[in-house]
Amino acid sequence: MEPIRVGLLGLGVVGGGTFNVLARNAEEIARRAGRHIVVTKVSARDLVKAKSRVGDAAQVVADPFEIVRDPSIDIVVELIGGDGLARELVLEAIAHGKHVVTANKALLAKHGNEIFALASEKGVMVMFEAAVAGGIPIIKAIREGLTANQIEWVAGIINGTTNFILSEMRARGLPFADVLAEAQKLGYAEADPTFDVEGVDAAHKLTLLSAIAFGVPVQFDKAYIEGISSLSQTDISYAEELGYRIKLLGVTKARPDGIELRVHPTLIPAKRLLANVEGAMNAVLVQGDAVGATLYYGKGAGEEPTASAVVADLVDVTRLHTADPEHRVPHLAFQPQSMSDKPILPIEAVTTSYYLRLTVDDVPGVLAEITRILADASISIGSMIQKPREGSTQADIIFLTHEAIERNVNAAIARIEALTTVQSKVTRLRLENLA
Ligand SMILES: NC(=O)c1ccc[n+]([C@@H]2O[C@H](COP(=O)([O-])OP(=O)(O)OC[C@H]3O[C@@H](n4cnc5c(N)ncnc54)[C@H](O)[C@@H]3O)[C@@H](O)[C@H]2O)c1
Ligand SMILES: N[C@@H](CCO)C(=O)O
Ligand code: NA
Repeated sequence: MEPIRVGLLGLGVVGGGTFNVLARNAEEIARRAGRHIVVTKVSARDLVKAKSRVGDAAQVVADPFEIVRDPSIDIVVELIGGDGLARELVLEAIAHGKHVVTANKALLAKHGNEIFALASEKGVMVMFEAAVAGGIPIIKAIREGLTANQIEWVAGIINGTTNFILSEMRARGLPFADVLAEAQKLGYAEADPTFDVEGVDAAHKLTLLSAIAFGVPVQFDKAYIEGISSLSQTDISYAEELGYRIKLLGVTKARPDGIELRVHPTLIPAKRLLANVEGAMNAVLVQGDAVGATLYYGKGAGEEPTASAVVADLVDVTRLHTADPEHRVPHLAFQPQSMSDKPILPIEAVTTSYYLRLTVDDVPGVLAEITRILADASISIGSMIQKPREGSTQADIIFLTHEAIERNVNAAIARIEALTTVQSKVTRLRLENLA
């Protein structure tokens, strides 16, 4: 049978990895896909470097639009990144009737609805396994493997850079800035590392997970996003002492009144598997009503782990491209006409547990005042520690609360901070007990 013809846009970390895996495993992949998958054209910025990398196997072109408009290309693989040129190229490829495989979570989180709508109209597939948790087949698992379930929630460590930073801060006591530089050197960070550090990259991925878990449109602009740049070593240590680890967690939950969609540093009981995901590894925990909790662990970034997901999508497209579009798995797991309009809830409506740290004057009655305020706001205390500050008359107090509504916690924090005996802002972190 004729090979399926692929045009590759971008020959960087993931593009290079994809080219290598396709070449190295060509025969094995063909045995699975039913025909050979061949990269016939590559678009790159540095033509000389690209030519030396691909040799005579593919034609290297400067203009990526030459690929998306080329009638001989069946599948366009977008690995340029960003949401400007990449959006134009993907839309143009779809308009020309080509299937698209992309690792670009920023693009799909922001323009997914437009892209999937055009793809449905044109009857083409847009596949994005590599965009979420890299090599872990989490899109496949939720869209297909768990399709019997009502998904209740998804919680994941879906940014390798920040997990690496948090792991190093905890294990080696190193300051944030030193560890970030190391993470960048290892090649996990986004082109703009603030996307990693400030939780934006994790929110891009979580937005896609939320859409396929609950059948809602992609709504990145409604996600609550808090990164790790202001997280202190003090809180990492106190959390550890209380039996918790702090992870940058993406959480999306279906509730009767709407959907929670949030990324923030989170305390997780140290005995949970998720709390023990270290370094640049990713892990996603999915709770379904029938299956219970399932956990997916692996490399969320890097050349060949990410290429593994890109190539898996290429095989899926190769197997399915002659099928009637209505018989393929829907882009967002649910049929487009059966999407839900459940709202994404604002962060004030979220229900979770909290870690609250504050510095107080160590005088009689201060604790009673604070616990009164918490009780007035219907916030129940799970545990508490008090740490005298050496050489001063002040003490740090840390509360772990039971589940509470965030707006009640905000109100209580404002009242606590107004007390004359409280000498600091309240540091608030969220806590998830998980399954
Ligand atoms: N690196 C990872 O581990 C990883 C993991 C999952 C997803 N991703 C996503 O994959 C995509 C690519 O990431 P990457 O790490 O490979 O980035 P990269 O910077 O290594 O590669 C991008 C490549 O695109 C090329 N490029 C830019 N403009 C171009 C143009 N006009 N025409 C042709 N080529 C052009 C660049 O020269 C570069 O070689 C991004 O969307 C990223 O978010 C990356
Ligand atoms: N910058 C991302 C790459 C994978 O998407 C991370 O650190 O996880
Ligand atoms: Na994946």
